[in-house]
Amino acid sequence: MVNAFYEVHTYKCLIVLPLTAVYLDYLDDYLADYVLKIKMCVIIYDDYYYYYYYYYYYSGGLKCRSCGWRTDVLTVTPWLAPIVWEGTFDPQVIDEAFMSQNLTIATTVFAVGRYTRFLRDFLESAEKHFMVGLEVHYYVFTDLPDDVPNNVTLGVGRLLSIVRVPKFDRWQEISLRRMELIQTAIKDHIHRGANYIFCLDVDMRFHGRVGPEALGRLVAAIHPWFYMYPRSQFPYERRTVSTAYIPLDQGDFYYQANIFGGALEDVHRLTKTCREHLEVDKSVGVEAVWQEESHLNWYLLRNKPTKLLSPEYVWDDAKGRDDKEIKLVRFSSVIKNKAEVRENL
Ligand SMILES: CC(=O)N[C@H]1[C@@H](OP(=O)(O)OP(=O)(O)OC[C@H]2O[C@@H](n3ccc(=O)[nH]c3=O)[C@H](O)[C@@H]2O)O[C@H](CO)[C@H](O)[C@@H]1O
Ligand SMILES: [Mn+2]
Repeated sequence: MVNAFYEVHTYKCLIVLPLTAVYLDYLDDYLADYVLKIKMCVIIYDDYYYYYYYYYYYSGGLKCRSCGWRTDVLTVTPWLAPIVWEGTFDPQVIDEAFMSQNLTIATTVFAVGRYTRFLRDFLESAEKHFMVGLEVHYYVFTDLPDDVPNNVTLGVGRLLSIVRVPKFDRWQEISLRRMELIQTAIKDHIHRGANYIFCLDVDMRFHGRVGPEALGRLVAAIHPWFYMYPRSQFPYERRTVSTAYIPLDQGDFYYQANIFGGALEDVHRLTKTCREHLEVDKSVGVEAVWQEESHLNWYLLRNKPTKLLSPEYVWDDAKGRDDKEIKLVRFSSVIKNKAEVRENL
C-alpha cells in the first residue's frame, strides 16, 4: 500500500498512498489507526482525484506548523512544490526573510483598447496589497499611453513604465500575443532591472496580501473554477492538431493564465516556448481553446512549477465568496461587461 516515503523539512515525515482501488469510506478508520501508531503526517491521493480527495492527518502529539494549520486542502504537490494557502505560512517570517534582499519584482500588465479602464483600480489596489515593502516595477503595455492614470501614488521604490504595443483586432489575439511581447520585453530590458517577474491580467483587483510568499522560480495559480474537478474535465486543449494538446488521462492542475511568474530566466523560457507553439498553431490555422492559457497549461505539465498559488491568488468575483476552503480572497477578476470592453464577441 505505501509506495513512497519522504523526509520533508516541514513535516516529520510524509507518506503518499495511491488509492485508486480503495473506497474513501474506509479510509478514516484505516488511517486514524495507522497514523496513531506511527505518528506521522499522511497525504493520500488517488490518481484520479488526488488534489480533491485529499486527507491529511497528524497525530495529536506531532502538531508541526504546516500540518497543524491546514488540514482541509492540498498544501504540497506530488512533486513536492508547496501550494500557498492562508494558514500555510507565517507572513512575518516571510517578510523578514525577504525584505533585506533588495529584490525588484517586474510586473507586466496589458491594458489595450478599452481595458485601460481597469488600470486605476488595479494599480491602486496593488499599491495596498501587492509585494508591499519590495521594489516593484510595473510595465504597463498599452496602445493608449494617454489613458494610463498618471496620478496613482506609488510607494517608495515602486516605478511604472509604459510600453507601447499595437492593438490587434480580436481580444483573443490581444490576449495571446502577450506571450511574445513579454518574452521580447524580458530579453530587451526587464532582465537587467529585476529579480522576479509576475505577469498579470488587468481586469483584476487586489483584496488581500500577495507578498513574497508567492515568489519562486516558476509560479502558477490554480484556476478557481476547476480546483475540485478531475483532470479529465479540465478545459485543456483536446485536439491533437494543436501543440497545446493534452490527453484526457494527463494533467496535474488547471492553471489560470491571469497570474504567473517566477525568475526572469524561467519565465523567459516559458513565454518563448508558448510563443513558438502559438505560432506553429497559427501556421496551420489553429487557435487553442483558451488561447495562451492552453499553452501555459501544456508548458507547466512538462515543466513543473516550483510553487503553486491556491485560488486565493486568482479568485473570480463571479464565483462569490462561499467556498469553504477560501479563507481569504487576495486577487480576483472583476465582473466585466465583455460586450462593452472587448473588440469582438
Ligand atoms: C472565463 C474566461 O473566459 N477565461 C478566459 C479568458 O480570460 P479573461 O476573461 O480573463 O480574458 P481577458 O478579457 O481579461 O483578457 C486577458 C487580458 O488581456 C488583456 N486585454 C484583453 C483584451 C483587450 O481588448 N485588451 C486587453 O488589454 C488584458 O490584460 C486582459 O486582462 O481569456 C483568457 C485569454 O485568452 C483565457 O483563455 C481565460 O481562460
Ligand atoms: Mn482577465
